[in-house]
Amino acid sequence: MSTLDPSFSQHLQEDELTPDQYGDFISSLPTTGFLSQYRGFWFPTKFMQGVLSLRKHFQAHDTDILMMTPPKVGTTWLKAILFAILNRKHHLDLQKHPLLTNNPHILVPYLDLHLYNKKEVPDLTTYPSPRLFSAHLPYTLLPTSVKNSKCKIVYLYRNPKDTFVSLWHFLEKIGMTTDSFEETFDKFCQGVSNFGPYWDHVLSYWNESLEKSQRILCLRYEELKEQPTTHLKRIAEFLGCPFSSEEETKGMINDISRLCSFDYLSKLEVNKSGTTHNMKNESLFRRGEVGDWVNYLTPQMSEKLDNIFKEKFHGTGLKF
Ligand SMILES: Nc1ncnc2c1ncn2[C@@H]1O[C@H](COP(=O)(O)OS(=O)(=O)O)[C@@H](OP(=O)(O)O)[C@H]1O
Repeated sequence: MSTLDPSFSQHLQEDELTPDQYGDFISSLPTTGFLSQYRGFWFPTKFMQGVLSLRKHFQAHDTDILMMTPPKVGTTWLKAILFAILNRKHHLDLQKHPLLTNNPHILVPYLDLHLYNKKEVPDLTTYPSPRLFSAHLPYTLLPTSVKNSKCKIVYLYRNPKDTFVSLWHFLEKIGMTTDSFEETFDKFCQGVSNFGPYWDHVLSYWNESLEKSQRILCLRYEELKEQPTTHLKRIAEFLGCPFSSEEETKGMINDISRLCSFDYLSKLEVNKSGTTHNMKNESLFRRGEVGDWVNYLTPQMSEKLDNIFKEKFHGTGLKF
């Protein structure tokens, strides 16, 4: 039974919704395929409840570290890196490291896709400080408590062509699209993709980071891939736990880089045969390379994306 009068829903602020009204509110949103449009972005409908609850209830701590990404830009990789950097003093023996037996998405949970999607108000008191969480929400839609706190945000983005190709394979694999490759591409170009428009997602963090460089660190998949150790050092400094010269001498940065690499993580049994929240872990590891898009996009498709992103990022300083 509907608990929300449709004429009322247009005026209702989401913050005022009670949990039994979420379903009706979500049904009132514009949809296409598996996605619903909310405040200018396209969210997988099955995660909308998590998005609304997170925005309404999450209280950031100044010591929190939030890892934010659009999907398919290397989230799994960065989760492994941040976890390994922050917890390195507890896991000096790499042969017993939690990453060997846990997928990174278990060690660094999603606020929107998992914690707040499962429960209106999850119990976060068991997470030790500094709490490390992740989410796919764009900056503009983060809860006010995050924007007003001193918590640190690490953001990762990736060449849109590789991001799109990775997204396509992932959606196909997990059965979250009925569209063809070409249809999915056209929608991506129109801004209709998971947590898209992709350019608005990237710009939401990029623009904010220009003013708040002490609070928001933006990283690019390609630069992380090219010089992992340089960027691991940069991340540790940003998080306020720089590697000591002793740690450097002992080779700890290289060790973490190797531990989190595609080759290493993708060959672990937990990532070959395990599942996380009903999803096969192997679906998170495909090629892990820069430039794989050349094998999938036609020259016309490539040119179309070049033109879109040239226009969207013009004058922003963002490069791919
Ligand atoms: N360790 C490591 N190093 C480099 N690249 C890696 C790593 N782990 C995963 N990947 C590649 O990242 C792509 C998956 O993106 P996400 O992890 O963001 O996916 S998700 O949003 O969490 O579903 C996907 O990219 P593609 O291979 O291009 O599809 C993964 O293969």
